[in-house]
Amino acid sequence: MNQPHHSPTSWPDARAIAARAAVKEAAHAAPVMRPLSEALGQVLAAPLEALTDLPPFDTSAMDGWALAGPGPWRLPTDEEDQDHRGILAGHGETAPLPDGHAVRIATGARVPPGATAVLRSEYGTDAGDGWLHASAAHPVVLGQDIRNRGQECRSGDQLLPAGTLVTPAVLGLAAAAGYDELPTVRRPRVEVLILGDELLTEGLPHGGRIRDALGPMVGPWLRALGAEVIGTRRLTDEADAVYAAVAESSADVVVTTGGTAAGPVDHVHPTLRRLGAELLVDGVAVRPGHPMLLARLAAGDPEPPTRPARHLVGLPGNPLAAVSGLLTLAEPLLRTLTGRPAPAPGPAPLAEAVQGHPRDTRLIPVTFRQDAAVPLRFNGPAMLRGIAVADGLAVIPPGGAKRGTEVEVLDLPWSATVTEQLSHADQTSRGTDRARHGTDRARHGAERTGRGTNRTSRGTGRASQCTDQVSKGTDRTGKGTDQVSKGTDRAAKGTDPAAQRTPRANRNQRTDRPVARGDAEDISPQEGPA
Ligand SMILES: Nc1nc2c(c(=O)[nH]1)N[C@H]1C(S)=C(S)[C@@H](COP(=O)(O)OP(=O)(O)OC[C@H]3O[C@@H](n4cnc5c(N)ncnc54)[C@H](O)[C@@H]3O)O[C@H]1N2
Ligand code: MOO
Repeated sequence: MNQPHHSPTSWPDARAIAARAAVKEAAHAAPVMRPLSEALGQVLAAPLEALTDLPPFDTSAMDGWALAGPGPWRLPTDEEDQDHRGILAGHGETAPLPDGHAVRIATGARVPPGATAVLRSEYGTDAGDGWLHASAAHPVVLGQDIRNRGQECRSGDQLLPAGTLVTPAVLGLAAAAGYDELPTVRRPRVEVLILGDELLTEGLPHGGRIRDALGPMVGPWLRALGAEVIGTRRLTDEADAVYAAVAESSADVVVTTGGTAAGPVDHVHPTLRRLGAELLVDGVAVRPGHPMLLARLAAGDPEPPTRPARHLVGLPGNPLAAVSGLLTLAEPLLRTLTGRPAPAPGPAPLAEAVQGHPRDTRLIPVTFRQDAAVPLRFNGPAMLRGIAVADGLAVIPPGGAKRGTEVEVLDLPWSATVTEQLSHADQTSRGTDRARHGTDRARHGAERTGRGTNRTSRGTGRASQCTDQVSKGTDRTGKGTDQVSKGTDRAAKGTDPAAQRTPRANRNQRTDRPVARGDAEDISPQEGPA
């Protein structure tokens, strides 16, 4: 017998429980050293401290001449001039420059000892008589166009804190600061188990069977949340098959889809009981997705007791309900396991009133228009058409929210390149465990991993083709919750200027970053305007 969901956990409590569930496991995971070429998209396990001064030596900021003292300046004679190109970038230390002398220098070259300024080539005249003159319009200022050693950082300065997501810019900074490899948080290994005999992997639905919409979606979403997806398996609706798959999985987190409710072939609860698992969350007061669950699988069963506890996230089978479960339970659980900071999405005003559930929180796909959250149509539990054009999921408190109410909007984890580059590592297979194969492939291509793409600017016009109405009364989750908000299709017209705005996801990730010392200084005062 399955356990009824008599007292579901509140939505905020469920997220808090999921965020705390794996604190111990996260603390025990040893950092993984990764070469820079494999570190993109990972999270720093330790602060990034500069291994050198930056710049490492006084550097010319311009092509021109290094000068010593006031002008005019003597230029090297042909005999003295070993290299008529002067001092180039990449040269070692050069001879001191005597007072009243100048020597040609390239951008990025080490400024010779004794130099007091650099004169840009367009501001000086070499008349060929052995003397360099500065143009009257550009009097030389002491130190001009010299980037002083240590201007950006001193060796030992903390450049980035632990928990920073490794972006392309972080890779560049780490390289500049002397790193060949980075300590990164170990990615939690996650296995996805897709339950349901009715599911087809290709072709058109037929004979009462439908296409598996979760197999292609859940793995990529988990990767965007920082997981290493070791495999996606489809299982038959047999109790023993589900039990064996969960019991034998080597993953840190097992994510199941379907089978969470009380139907005759809903095997998730019986499997957890058979495994002696502890149900941390058993049903959440949220629509869609209320049968979602989170369990701690007993440590050492069936592995040795020394093994850290594993977790299981049970996502409901209805596809939008599964997305709700991903963001409610999997996101906070993986956030802790990946050492990422909690996202801090700002609230957004609702462009339309949204009807609430009397007791439960609702999660509604929304798009942004002029910073307002516009509820999208096709938001029923079994539908993906709304979420496929959404920027986020608005959190509607019990009882609903009026137009203009500020509501929290959950960002949708998304990274196109992660998905594209790594998808081959996660091919779904029915009853075949590929989990042990190709896990390393998941790391390949990571250098092309990005942190997000502008989802709002891509083809939202597709949604404008939506003309049919969501059928009323088919929603089991609450009266009217399946209904379309009036006028929301305006958001899906595809011509909306808001579609070009910076995606919230990116903006939020940026706000996680602390400002490092000296960040404000992008042009040195000595350099002047370029
Ligand atoms: N007596 C009750 N029945 C149901 C309740 C309830 O409270 N009492 N809750 C309903 C809600 S809400 C949901 S959500 C579902 C959750 O059911 P399960 O997690 O057991 O999922 P299934 O029964 O296996 O499937 C539900 C639905 O989703 C379709 N599905 C499943 N997997 C996929 C997939 N990979 N791709 C596409 N569609 C999938 C499946 O065919 C069903 O239509 O329970 C309700 N019932
Ligand atoms: O997951 Mo159910 O369909 O709560 O809506």
